[in-house]
Amino acid sequence: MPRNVIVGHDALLQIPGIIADLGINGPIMLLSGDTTMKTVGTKVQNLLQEQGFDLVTGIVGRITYDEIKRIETVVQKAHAVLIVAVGGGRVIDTAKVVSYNLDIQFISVPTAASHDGIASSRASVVTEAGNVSVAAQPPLAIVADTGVIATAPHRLLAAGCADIIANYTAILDWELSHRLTGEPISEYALTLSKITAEILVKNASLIAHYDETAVWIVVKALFSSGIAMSIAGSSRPASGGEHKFAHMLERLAPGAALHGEACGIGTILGMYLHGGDWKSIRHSLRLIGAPTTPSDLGISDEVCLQAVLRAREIRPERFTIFDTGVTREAAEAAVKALYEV
Ligand SMILES: NC(=O)C1=CN([C@@H]2O[C@H](COP(=O)(O)OP(=O)(O)OC[C@H]3O[C@@H](n4cnc5c(N)ncnc54)[C@H](OP(=O)(O)O)[C@@H]3O)[C@@H](O)[C@H]2O)C=CC1
Ligand SMILES: O=C(CO)COP(=O)(O)O
Ligand SMILES: [Zn+2]
Repeated sequence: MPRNVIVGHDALLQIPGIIADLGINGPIMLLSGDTTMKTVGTKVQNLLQEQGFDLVTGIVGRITYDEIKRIETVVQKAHAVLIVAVGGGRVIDTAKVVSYNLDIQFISVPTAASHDGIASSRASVVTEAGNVSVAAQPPLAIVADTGVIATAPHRLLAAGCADIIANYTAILDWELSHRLTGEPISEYALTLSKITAEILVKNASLIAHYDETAVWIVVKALFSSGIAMSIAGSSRPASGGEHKFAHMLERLAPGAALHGEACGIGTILGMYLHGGDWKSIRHSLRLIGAPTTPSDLGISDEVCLQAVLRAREIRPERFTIFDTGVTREAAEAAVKALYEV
């Protein structure tokens, strides 16, 4: 569990104090993304350098094992004793794995409320066989500046909400697997994941304002969902068939959707296949402004259909509704439902 969680306006200003309190003695590695380094990354860099911290910076690319190895070498060469990760989910996940492998601490500074990996002890790594979920270091501290996150593109906040709404089908899939395959279940992790999604949906109209209050609500939900994963020791409470669909979609149409956006559409599809209330899932996503159809993403229905049929190739050991022998006809009906008025 993180020791220190700061969510609020100008929270970034507290980073030097947090690091000083930790008694860090040695160089710090600041990791960021291509875009975020130019804005928030540089701001954090200036804040730390003004306070006399010895700082090295690095830009994170696509999260693969090769990229993780590359960053590990940079961190080791710099003799860094702490990583400060400033960016989206990719940057934070990379910092989590690198700090775990090198046994050093890291601080999570999300620049967008776009994913629930802000606080979790899991990281999602892209491999040739699809995304794998690996054990990683949870952050020592989380600093979420609501002012900064509110100025990020709205699409990112909507994607974070969709990543939380995905908990509805993640839970159904976990329960299904528990009943059919005997997979162990954690009632605590499951309940926390469910409540988190319910609170988020209850606040959907407030979130649609995309202001700092909205950011605050979403960041808290992302944190809570991450803790559910840490309790379970697995991403199971927040990642079921809808995530397998999302990871496959990313493979078939790279860059077409943000992670959370693909998960949101996967949640409607998964709920449809479960025979659940998929319309209310779609309604919440629409209210928040997240995409709900392949055409919203600028991709063809056929690609979406293939992602439904091939979702089971991702992490085959994770049994979900997408692993129950979905036929082409059933998949077509599910994709068609996305457009239903
Ligand atoms: N470990 C876990 O439990 C979880 C992990 N994830 C993982 O997280 C990733 C998804 O996270 P996501 O954040 O959507 O993806 P990215 O980290 O790829 O970020 C998406 C885009 O948003 C940009 N961005 C971030 N913040 C800002 C900002 N303030 N202003 C402008 N642009 C900004 C990034 O820029 P740039 O990077 O170029 O700076 C990037 O281009 C996936 O890899 C997913 O697997 C998701 C959920 C849970
Ligand atoms: O994205 C996640 C939860 O939102 C977890 O990632 P995985 O799907 O890779 O396990
Ligand atoms: Zn996710």
